[in-house]
This record gives sequence, structure tokens and C-alpha cells, in this order.
Amino acid sequence: MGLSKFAFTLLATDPKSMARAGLWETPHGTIETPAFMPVGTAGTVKGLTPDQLVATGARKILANTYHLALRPGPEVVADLGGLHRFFDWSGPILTDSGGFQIFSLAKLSRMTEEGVTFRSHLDGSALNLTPEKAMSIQEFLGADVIMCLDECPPADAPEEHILRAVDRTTRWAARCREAHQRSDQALFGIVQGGTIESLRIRSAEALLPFDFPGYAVGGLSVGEPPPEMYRTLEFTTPVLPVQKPRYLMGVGRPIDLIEGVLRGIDLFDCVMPTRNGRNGMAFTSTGPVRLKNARHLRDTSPLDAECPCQACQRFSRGYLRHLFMCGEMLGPILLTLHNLTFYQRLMKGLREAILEGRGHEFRASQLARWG
Ligand SMILES: CNc1nc2cc3c(=O)[nH]c(N)nc3c(CCc3ccccc3)c2[nH]1
Repeated sequence: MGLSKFAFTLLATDPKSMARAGLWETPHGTIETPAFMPVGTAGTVKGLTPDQLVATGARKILANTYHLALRPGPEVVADLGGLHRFFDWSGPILTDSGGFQIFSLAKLSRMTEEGVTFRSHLDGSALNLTPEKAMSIQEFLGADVIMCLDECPPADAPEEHILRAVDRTTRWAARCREAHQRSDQALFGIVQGGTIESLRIRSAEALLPFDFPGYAVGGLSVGEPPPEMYRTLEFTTPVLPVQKPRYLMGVGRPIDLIEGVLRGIDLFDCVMPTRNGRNGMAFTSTGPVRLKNARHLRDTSPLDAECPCQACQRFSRGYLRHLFMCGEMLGPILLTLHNLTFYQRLMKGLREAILEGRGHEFRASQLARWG
């Protein structure tokens, strides 16, 4: 089943935490884990060219299926050569199955055993996403890593609803496994179960027999308090295969990446560095900086003296603030570049610490600097 195409090698496991550093081979290159994947919606990481994206240190990006499935449509992307050709990205790409985006974007959506029916947020047309269609869409798009169609309940859903979502997610995983054809794509199972230990174990154990090449932890970063997310990881990752990558969906702030790695997570995606960057909020080695704040008006210092990115190497905080006050497009571009560079450097530092056997000290070293 082409599994050798997605070999995951563990290089080091931290002696005092569940943190691990590894290498993950994909048909479009090898990923050093732990890794952060910037989110590219509609086939672009907003405001950046592929070369700029590589300059941040990113090796793997996500494309959000829901948007591409509606516009321009999977067949069009396939006719244009598939995702890698479409936005000229030679590195690995991961797409989501669309279920989560439908809940967070579509106005009307109804869930049945068959699939999710919803109205397009573009033209209101009725669409029906089934596990089989989610596989066909992602096969047309051509990402290296694709996700099963799952049901992600809201954080405050009652236990009965979360149980139903777990069992439906398992039944849909079977249908996805059955429908998926391409051997050059890794299909990940997605564990649900909210923050309930018995349901997380139920979900993970039900997905193990499918022997997926990787497992995602879904159903988190949906509004639950961070300590609840961390606690959930503590009893979820140990049920998952040690020798396979674990992907925590939609996470998170810098501190969440550290806490997630310490609990055995290898891959992350989050819109925060790009979305916050577009709004003038920068992550720096001494904590967050809101550039529109008047205190930066005459500030000649760089955003982050330790950062190698274009925003920090060439411009003052005063200039960056000016760009945001004028609504100039260069502002969001430079801050997106910076924030992604910050996230990639954080993961690089974390990976090096794990390889040197001091991964468990990394949190303290960073918190001391973030204030
Ligand atoms: C922000 N928090 C967040 N929690 C999530 C939970 C789930 C979940 O339980 N199931 C699925 N399928 N996806 C989820 C996502 C979307 C992740 C994503 C975004 C963009 C591109 C590719 C992938 C989530 N995102």
C-alpha cells in the first residue's frame, strides 16, 4: 500500500516527557518533526509567494479542501496539474476532508449517516459531502497527506453527542479507507472524543485496526480551555502507535506547540501566525507585540533583534507600524513572513533541544523570555 513512501523514523525521545524528534518521508520530501504547517486556504498562504514561504523555513503547507472543493473545484485543480503544480509548491501538502470547515463556515449544514449536506458559502447551492466524495475530492486535488471525513462536535457538546460523533467518525473512517485508491497519498485517521478520556480511548482504539500511516487528534482547539486540551493529549497520544506521526489539528499558540510536543505530538497547523500577522500582531522572542500601538510610533528598533526575516533585518518598528496605520499591503506581508519565521524557529529550537535530550527544559527556557 505504498507505506514505504511514508516512512517515519524516530531520532530521539525525551527522557522526561513524551516529546520526540523524527524524520518523515513523503513523496515530496522529508519533514523534520516536530513540524509546524502554515495554513494555505484556497491554495495560497495569504500574501506570500512560494519562495517567501520557503524563506520562513516552511517545508509543508496545508490547503483547505473545503474552499478548493467549491472554487475552482477538484476537477479544475486536477486539470491544472494538481495542487503542487497549481501553486507551484514542491514540498509536501496536506488537505483536510472538509467536514470541520463546513461546520465553521457554511450557514446551514445537516449531518446524516450518509454525510454532511450544506449550502455553499459562495453561491448558496446545496452540496453533499460523503466519506466517498471527500476521498475523491482529495484524490483529484493530489495532496500527499489527506484526512478522513470525520465529525468534530463543538467543545460544549453533551457526552452523548460526543459518543455518537466518535462512532460515526469510526464508521466513516472505514468508508474512507475503502474508497481511497491512490497509494502515493497517506490517509490519516482522525481521533475524536472531546475531552472525555473513555471516549478518546474508544475512538483511538477503534481506528488502530485500520493501520493508518498517521493519526490526527481532532476535536480540539474548538474553544476548550488549554489545560483541558493538554490533559486530553496526556491520555490520547499514548494509545496511538509510537512509530507513526501524530497531528494535532488547528493548534495553536506558541505555548500550545511546546505543550503539544511534550505530550507526543509531531505535526501542527494553525492560522494564528498568518491571521494575527495580517492584523498587525507579531510573535517575538520577548512576547507578543501589537504594532498599531502608539508606543511604536518613533521606535527605531527592529521587531525582533534575533529574527533573520526581512521584516526584522530591514525595517524599524516605526516603519512597520506606519504600514499598518496606512493600510499598506506590505504590512500584512512582512508580519506574515515574520510570524511564520518565528513559528519555524520555535519548532527548530524545540527539535534541537529534544535531539540533545533537554526537550523537557524547553518550556521554561521560552516562558522566561516571553515574560
Ligand atoms: C482551529 N482549530 C481546529 N480544530 C480542528 C479540529 C478538526 C477536526 O476535528 N477534524 C478535521 N477534519 N479538521 C479539524 C480542524 C481543521 C484543521 C485544518 C485546517 C486547514 C487545513 C487543513 C486542516 C481543526 N481546526
